[in-house]
Amino acid sequence: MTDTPSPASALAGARRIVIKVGSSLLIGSDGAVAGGWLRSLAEDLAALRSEGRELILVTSGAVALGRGDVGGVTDRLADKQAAAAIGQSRLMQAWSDTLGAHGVVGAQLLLSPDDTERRRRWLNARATVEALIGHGVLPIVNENDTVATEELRYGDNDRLAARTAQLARADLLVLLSDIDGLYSTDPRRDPAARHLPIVDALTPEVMAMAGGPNQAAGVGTGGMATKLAAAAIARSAGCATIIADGTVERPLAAIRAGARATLVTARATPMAAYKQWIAGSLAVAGELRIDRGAAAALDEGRSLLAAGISGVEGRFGKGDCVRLVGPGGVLGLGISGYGSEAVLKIMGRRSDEAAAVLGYRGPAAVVHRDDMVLEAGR
Ligand SMILES: Nc1ncnc2c1ncn2[C@@H]1O[C@H](COP(=O)(O)OP(=O)(O)O)[C@@H](O)[C@H]1O
Ligand SMILES: N[C@@H](CCC(=O)OP(=O)(O)O)C(=O)O
Repeated sequence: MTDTPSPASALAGARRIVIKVGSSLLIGSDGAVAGGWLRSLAEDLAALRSEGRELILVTSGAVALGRGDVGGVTDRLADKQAAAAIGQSRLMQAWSDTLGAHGVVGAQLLLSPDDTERRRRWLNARATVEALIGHGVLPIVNENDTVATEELRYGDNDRLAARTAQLARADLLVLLSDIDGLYSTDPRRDPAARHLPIVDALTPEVMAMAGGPNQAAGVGTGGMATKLAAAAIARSAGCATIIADGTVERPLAAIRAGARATLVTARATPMAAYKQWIAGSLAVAGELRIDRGAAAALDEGRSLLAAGISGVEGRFGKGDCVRLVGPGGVLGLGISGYGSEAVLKIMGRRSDEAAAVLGYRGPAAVVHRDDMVLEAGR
């Protein structure tokens, strides 16, 4: 045994995994779902879940499965969106049937960049993902293609998968592709291309190795460049990435068994990266003043409840970063689960009263302990 990291060891050690499946894997040359392959992947997913891993699936294929009904391959955005609207339900049907055979319930999540890149919205998306996972349901994510515009879309599901991994604080992202990882140049053009089993830094030199998609396959979009861009997003969120060959049966079992693939290692853990981001990257939009009892609770690692808040400074929205100030001074920073107007209404109240005052039941804590960074030494 060696403790050198490898794709196999990363998969064996991961707790929460986002798996991305590209259109070229899912759709056969006849334009229909590749059923045999899908069943083999479902076996892999069921096996990982039975080991206690938390999984999220990101699946492409909507456009490819619908385009036969809109006159075939087209570059018009409206036609692609129409194709996606037709194909998305076929895609979900295929996944539900296949996963259902293993007793796995899937749930559809259609996301737009706003849902993962604007804090107010990603708090909602994150809560939904957590609830689904908590109920043992498999979140199945795709881009909300029917409402996307050229300016406001992920553009490719590699990036969507990385944003999903960041949102869900996953520790591993697996990009299943039509190639077994990153090479020094595109091996379909250069027979001397060298395979890279592990990448520890996404330097400009490494980023420059990646070229465009496999033209012959015809349905992929991004090529290796979008996979490395996704790996860069994941890496800074504390999530490692595996780029692996998905064209084989049971591709995840193959990675576990040591099949050739590329591992891009993570910087820090997802939680450490997230807390670093709260502490270092966010503008402070306001202040919550909290009483002595709540300050003591925070020091013990608990969340901040409305009952312990005695004052609000500034105007801020749900998902904004706020300073937490106790009787003895600044305690730290946190992401508020409520906007300032809502906090003004519920501060000092117990959770059941808060729900009555607001007319809806919001998050249990105003600032959840996972969304909080206390000053060093506290
Ligand atoms: N440096 C590289 N290493 C590996 N593959 C590369 C590289 N540069 C370009 N590629 C191309 O990227 C393709 C994978 O991307 P793509 O066709 O978009 O697949 P997917 O459908 O999995 O998104 C490979 O088949 C290969 O032709
Ligand atoms: N959201 C689109 C997929 C976009 C995409 O990135 O596709 P792919 O390169 O096959 O992963 C769809 O479902 O058709």
